Amino acid sequence: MAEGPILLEAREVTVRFGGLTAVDAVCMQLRAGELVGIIGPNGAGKTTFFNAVSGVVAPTSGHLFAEGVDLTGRGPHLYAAHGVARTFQTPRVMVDMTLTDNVRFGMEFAGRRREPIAGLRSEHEILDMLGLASLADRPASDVTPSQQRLLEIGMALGTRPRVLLLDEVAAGLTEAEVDAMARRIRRLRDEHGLTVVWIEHAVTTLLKYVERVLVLHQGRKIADGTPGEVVRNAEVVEAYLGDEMVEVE
Ligand SMILES: Nc1ncnc2c1ncn2[C@@H]1O[C@H](COP(=O)(O)OP(=O)(O)OP(=O)(O)O)[C@@H](O)[C@H]1O
Repeated sequence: MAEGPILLEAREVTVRFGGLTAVDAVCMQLRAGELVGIIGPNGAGKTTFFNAVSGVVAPTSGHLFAEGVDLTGRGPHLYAAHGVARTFQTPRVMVDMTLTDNVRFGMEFAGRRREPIAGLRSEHEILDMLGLASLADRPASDVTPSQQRLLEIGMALGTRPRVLLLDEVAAGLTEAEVDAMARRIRRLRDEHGLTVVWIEHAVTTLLKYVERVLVLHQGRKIADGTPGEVVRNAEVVEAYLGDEMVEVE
């Protein structure tokens, strides 16, 4: 278990939409340097949980802290200012702007007062790390959907985060692209010091690359442990993985 300071904390966070409890009293402590996966069936509440911990939706009850500051009920700008950045399931890049300008937009969003990330200081360094440097001056509408996904990570990196929340960034990619994405995510943690939380349906790949996994089911956190622990957890197998996944380890 990582021993760095707690960068992001959810205490008993609940999000209700009318009569539906999408996230049900979920707790998470995220420490500097962790690479954590979140898995669970469709509708389990994964994206809604991300929305809560990045200020996109306010929790109905519970508390949220980033860098130790209580941000419960505050908006995405404040989360970004406290080092939390996220991507969306459907990339939200600005198609008329160049790749460089998209990354610069991320920089302006969080304000430039944040400490730069080693090796990811400029738009160029960020695009280079993502393999997009040769496309820097092209409008985002010119690049492939998988490159747009990478660009959205670039926009998030532009905010100079300490915590990067990735929502299904491997969706729709080929198997080779999924592996390349996973290796890149690992490098963001290993070489650039980011703390990463990654939601993904490509569970086999995810479990190979993360050290800790949270499992959500019907809004509740039903497991939180190493990939080895989680694939052996009877409730997780029953709710989500099925017997065949136990071999994943
Ligand atoms: N804005 C909203 N208004 C009403 N219900 C919503 C809203 N957003 C999500 N929900 C519902 O909340 C539940 C959790 O959805 P959420 O998208 O968080 O799940 P998920 O685990 O991310 O699913 P998936 O893997 O399919 O992306 C679902 O029942 C969904 O229909």
